[in-house]
Amino acid sequence: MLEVKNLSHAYAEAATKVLENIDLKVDSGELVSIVGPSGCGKSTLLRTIAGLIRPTSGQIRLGGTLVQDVPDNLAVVFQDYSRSLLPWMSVRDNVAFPLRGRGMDRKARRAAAEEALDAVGLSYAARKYPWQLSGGMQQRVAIARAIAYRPALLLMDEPFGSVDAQTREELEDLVLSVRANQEMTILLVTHDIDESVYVGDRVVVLGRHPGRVIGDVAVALPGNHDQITTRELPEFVHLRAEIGRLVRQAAEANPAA
Ligand SMILES: Nc1ncnc2c1ncn2[C@@H]1O[C@H](COP(=O)(O)OP(=O)(O)OP(=O)(O)O)[C@@H](O)[C@H]1O
Repeated sequence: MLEVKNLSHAYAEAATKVLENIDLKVDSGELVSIVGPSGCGKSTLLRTIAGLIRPTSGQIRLGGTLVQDVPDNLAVVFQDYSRSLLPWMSVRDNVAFPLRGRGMDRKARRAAAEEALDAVGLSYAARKYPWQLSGGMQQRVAIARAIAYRPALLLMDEPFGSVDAQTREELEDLVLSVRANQEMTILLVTHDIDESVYVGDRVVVLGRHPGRVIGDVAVALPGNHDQITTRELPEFVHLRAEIGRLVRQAAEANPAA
């Protein structure tokens, strides 16, 4: 459903490439985590896929269509929820807002927003304003907004980087349940190696200077995910070590400038 082919990118003002020859395929319904040392180009890759940056070379296809602009069947959840929600709109109106572009009437938009808020456990807060909610709740609203839109592809850039550890775990489980219920395809950038293994079907590791794919590790964990027992599994511990080693090697081989 997503195919990135031979993608390279250099920012205009920089002499060197940020990304080089990235090849990446994501199947429909997959959840792929992307990790790598700081500055390796994870966000740049996500922004090129979102059509926000035109790559220097290479191609991105979403459902077979070449991405040249921001595709309308895609949603993005960023780390900074406080800037992504509109403070003067109620929670429900924030979630319903992007649906205006979907050609839905007001009643249908409201119903879809309420359904999405229910899915993230925030029905009771529909009439509140974002600034009346905790950080974790605001990020739930951002996730509800993305799922109400029913995108073919959901991009998440460090979505839980600004919440406390307990909330982070709750949001990881929320994303897993949303994915299971809606068969969404998700690409999630994270600094957190444990998180990449816990939520991902695959973990793609980027090296840096330039950013290249240096690892693509399948995650096959038995049973239903549980924050305590899953992380104790020998398979989990092994994967975490394997990916941690790759990230560390990449960081040490090319220290940040
Ligand atoms: N708009 C921009 N213009 C110029 N250079 C940029 C721009 N955005 C990012 N860069 C540079 O590109 C490189 C990759 O940045 P990017 O944010 O994609 O990496 P990252 O892996 O997401 O980093 P982090 O893990 O620290 O968030 C960095 O050296 C960064 O300084």
